[in-house]
Amino acid sequence: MILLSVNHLSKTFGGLKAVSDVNMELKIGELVGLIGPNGAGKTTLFNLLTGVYKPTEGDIALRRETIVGLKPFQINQKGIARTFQNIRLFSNLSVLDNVKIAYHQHRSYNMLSAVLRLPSYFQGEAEMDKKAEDLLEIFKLGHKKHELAKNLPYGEQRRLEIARALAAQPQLLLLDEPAAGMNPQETAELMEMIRWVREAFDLTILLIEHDMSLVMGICERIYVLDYGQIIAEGTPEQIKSNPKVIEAYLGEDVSHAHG
Ligand SMILES: Nc1ncnc2c1ncn2[C@@H]1O[C@H](COP(=O)(O)OP(=O)(O)OP(=O)(O)O)[C@@H](O)[C@H]1O
Repeated sequence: MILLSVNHLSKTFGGLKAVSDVNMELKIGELVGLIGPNGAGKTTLFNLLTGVYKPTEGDIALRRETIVGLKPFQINQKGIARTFQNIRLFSNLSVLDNVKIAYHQHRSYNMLSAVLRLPSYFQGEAEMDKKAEDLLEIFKLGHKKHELAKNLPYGEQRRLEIARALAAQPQLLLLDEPAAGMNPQETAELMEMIRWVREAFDLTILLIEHDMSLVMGICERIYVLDYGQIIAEGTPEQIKSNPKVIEAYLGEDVSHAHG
């Protein structure tokens, strides 16, 4: 079953085709990597998938329904959540509140019960507290729930961003360089968490990552972008030995990245 299909998608900035005639399909439950040299168009593609940018041409369909033209919050409600290359947390809120806010944004409110403070309101709040705390436990942040987000070390902020994205209860999770700035130990732990949450939350995941050992280690399939175009698609083994990929990464060691 196809969850997401991207058809002939392009985005032009002035004279620059940042994303050029991209076709992509994600099946339900897949864990797919999106790689490519700096400036290849990876983040632009994420921005198109999440409604930050409107495509110049082409279509994006989630469960066969187009999402082009929807606002980012509408796309989030339809089931696509993301993290950002530059962490975007509410830095002056607690770790717990960062996740709770995401639940609130997603929840359909019964305003009357909120205003009148009916028992159902408190029950809903308590459920949300519990869900948020459970998510923090999964990401090994439970003991830090009362700390301000800005005081967490970098690796933990990245994990908190993923926890927050999951609070929107997405079907498709887009991770933009989740291991950036992490040491090898943190990266290895993160890989485990990504694998685990995919199973536990029935997720489909598309991740951008420069850390080849992470990409090759956990992705079942990989798309390679170069100058806005998909130049290769396949399993990690196929990608490692693809001459076009090796050429695009000239000087970087794709072929020896251990998987
Ligand atoms: N808002 C914008 N206006 C103009 N040009 C842009 C804009 N956003 C991206 N670009 C250009 O589009 C191209 C693709 O950029 P993008 O950030 O998508 O690449 P990337 O693959 O994510 O790179 P990196 O790995 O360095 O993050 C680059 O040449 C970039 O300068």
